Amino acid sequence: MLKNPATKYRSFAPVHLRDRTWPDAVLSRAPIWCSVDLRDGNQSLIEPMNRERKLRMFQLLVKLGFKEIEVGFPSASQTEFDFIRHLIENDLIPDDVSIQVLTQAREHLIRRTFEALKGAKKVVLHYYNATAPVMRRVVFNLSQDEVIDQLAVQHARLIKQLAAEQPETDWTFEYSPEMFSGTELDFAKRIVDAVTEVWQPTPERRCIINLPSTVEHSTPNIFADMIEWMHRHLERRESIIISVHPHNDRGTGTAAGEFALMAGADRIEGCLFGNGERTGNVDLVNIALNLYTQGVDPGLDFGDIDEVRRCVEYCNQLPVHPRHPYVGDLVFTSFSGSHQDAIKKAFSLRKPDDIWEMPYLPIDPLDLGRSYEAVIRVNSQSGKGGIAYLLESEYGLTLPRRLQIEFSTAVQAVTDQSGKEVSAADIWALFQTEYLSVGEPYGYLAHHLVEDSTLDQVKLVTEVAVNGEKHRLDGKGNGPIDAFVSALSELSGRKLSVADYQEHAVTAGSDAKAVSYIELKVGDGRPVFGVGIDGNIVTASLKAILSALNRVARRS
Ligand SMILES: CC(=O)SCCNC(=O)CCNC(=O)[C@H](O)C(C)(C)COP(=O)(O)OP(=O)(O)OC[C@H]1O[C@@H](n2cnc3c(N)ncnc32)[C@H](O)[C@@H]1OP(=O)(O)O
Ligand SMILES: CC(C)C(=O)C(=O)O
Ligand SMILES: [Mg+2]
Repeated sequence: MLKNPATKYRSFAPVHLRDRTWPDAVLSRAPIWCSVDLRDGNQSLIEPMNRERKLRMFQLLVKLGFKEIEVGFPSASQTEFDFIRHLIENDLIPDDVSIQVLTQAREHLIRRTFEALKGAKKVVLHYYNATAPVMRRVVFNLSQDEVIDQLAVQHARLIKQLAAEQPETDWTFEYSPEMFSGTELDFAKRIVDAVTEVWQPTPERRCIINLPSTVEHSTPNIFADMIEWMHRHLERRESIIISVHPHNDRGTGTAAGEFALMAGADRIEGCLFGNGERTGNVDLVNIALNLYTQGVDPGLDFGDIDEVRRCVEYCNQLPVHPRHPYVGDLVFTSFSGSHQDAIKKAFSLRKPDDIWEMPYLPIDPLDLGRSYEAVIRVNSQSGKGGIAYLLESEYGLTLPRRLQIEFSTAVQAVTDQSGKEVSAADIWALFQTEYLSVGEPYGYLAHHLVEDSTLDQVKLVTEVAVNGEKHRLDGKGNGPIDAFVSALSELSGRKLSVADYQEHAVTAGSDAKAVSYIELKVGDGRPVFGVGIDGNIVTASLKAILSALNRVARRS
C-alpha cells in the first residue's frame, strides 16, 4: 500500500497573477526552434551517440529546417569535443545554422568550450547554473547573492570576454537558470537581470534567456503563469529572446510548451519525438504538427515522418512507441467499427480542396508521407464500414449496403474465432471464398444473347454446369438477367426473383472488369447476395446469379 503522500510530498504553489493573459492567446506563428537532441537527448541515452550517429542526427536536423542546433557539451568528453571540431573543420554547418553548445558555469569548462569553437561561424554559447533552493543548499551551499555573483555574473563576464577574443565568430549568448520551474520567481528575475546587465544585449543583438522546467513538477498552467510573470517583469525584455525548455515528468511537456509560448516565450528547446532526460524533453515534432493542424506553417518539414523516425531510432537506439503522436505505427489507424464508418463516409464525401475535417484523423496522413493503407484495420471490434472501406480502397469493390452487412457477419465469425486482426488480403480471400469461387452445384459456361426488337425482349441462351453436367437453358425476358432468372427458375423448379441489382467497373487492378451484385430471392426464403466479376458485364451478372443460388444451396 502507498503511504499517505501528504506526509512526504509538498503541493506546488500557484503563481499570484490574477490578470494573466495567456489563456486567451492564440498561437498564430511558429516559435524559434532549437533542437537539443545532440545534447540533452544524447546525455540521456543508455549508449550516447558515436560520431557517425551524431552526424546522422545533425544532418537530419539541418534537413528538417532547424536553424539552431545544440550540438553538445564540448567540455564533457573528448568525443563531444572532437565532434564539434569535426563539424567546424569539415565545414559541415550551413551558413544559416547556428550551433549551440552547453557548459556549466565553471571557468575551466567555459575555457575548454571556447577552445572547441575556434573558427565556428555562428554560435549560441549556452551556460547554466542551478537556481532552485534545494540546489543552492545541497549542491552549492551558497546564498542567493553568492549564486548570483559567483556562478551567474562572474561567468557571464568571462563568456563576454572570451567571445571578444574570438571575433571571427558571430556569438549569441544564452543563460539558463537551471531548475527555473522550482525557483522562486523574484530570485529567477534577479539572477537573470544580473546576467543581462553584464551582457548588455540590444534589440538588434538579443541574448537568449532559457527558462527550463528541468523537472516538471506542476500543472502546465502554473508553468505558463511563471513564464508570463517573467515576460512582464524582466529588465531589458525587448533585448531578450525568452526561451523555454520543458521536460515531461508529469506527461504534460507539450501542454507546458504550448502554454508557455502563449504566455510570451519566443523560442522552444526540445527533442524529436520527446527523447531526453527521464521522461524526455518536450517533443518538438508534436508541437510543430499541432501548429500545422491549426493551419500555421511550423517552418519544419515533416513530409516524410517515417524516414525521420527511422533515423531517430537509429541514432538514439530507442524505439518510438506505436501510439506516439503523429508518428506511431497505430496513430492513424481505427479498429473500431463506428470510427471506421465515419471515416469511410467522410472520405467518400470529401472533395480535394476541402478543409480537412475528417472524423478521428486530426491530420491528413498523406501530409506526413504516410498512406491511407493503415487508416482502417479490421479485428473483432470492427464493423461493416471498415471491411467495406478495405475492399473498396484495396480491391476497387463498392459493396451495396446490405451486402456489407451480410459479409461483415462472415468476417466477424473469423475475427471472433481467432481473436486476431484480419488484413485486407485476408478479407479479400474470404470474400472470394464466400461469393466468387462458389462453382457448385451451378457453374457458368457460356451465353449467347439475341435481342428481339419487335418483342422488346431479349432471348438468352446459356450453358451452365449442374453438378458437373452441361445444360443448355433458353430464356426470355426484358433483359439478360430477367431471361436467365426465368430459365433458371424452370431448371431448378423454384421461383427465383431479383431483389436488388447493382454493378460498377472495378477500379483497382489493370484489367478493365465489371462487378455485379445480385440479391436473389429463392422461393419464400430471405434474399441472398451473389457476386460476379468479369470483363463482360452480362457475364458478371449471370455469374452473380449463380453465386447467389450456390450460396443458398450451400446453406441448405
Ligand atoms: C539539466 C541538465 O541537463 S544540465 C546538463 C547536464 N549534463 C551533463 O552533466 C553532461 C556532461 N557533464 C559532464 O561531463 C560532467 O558532469 C562535467 C564535465 C560537466 C563536470 O564533471 P565533474 O567536474 O567531474 O563534476 P560532476 O560531474 O561530479 O558534477 C558535480 C560538480 O559540478 C558542480 N556543478 C554542477 N552544476 C554546476 C553549475 N551549473 N555551475 C557550477 N558548478 C556546477 C557541482 O557543484 C559539483 O561540484 P563539486 O564536485 O565541487 O561538488
Ligand atoms: C541545461 C538546462 C537548459 C537543461 O537541460 C534543463 O534545465 O533541463
Ligand atoms: Mg534539459
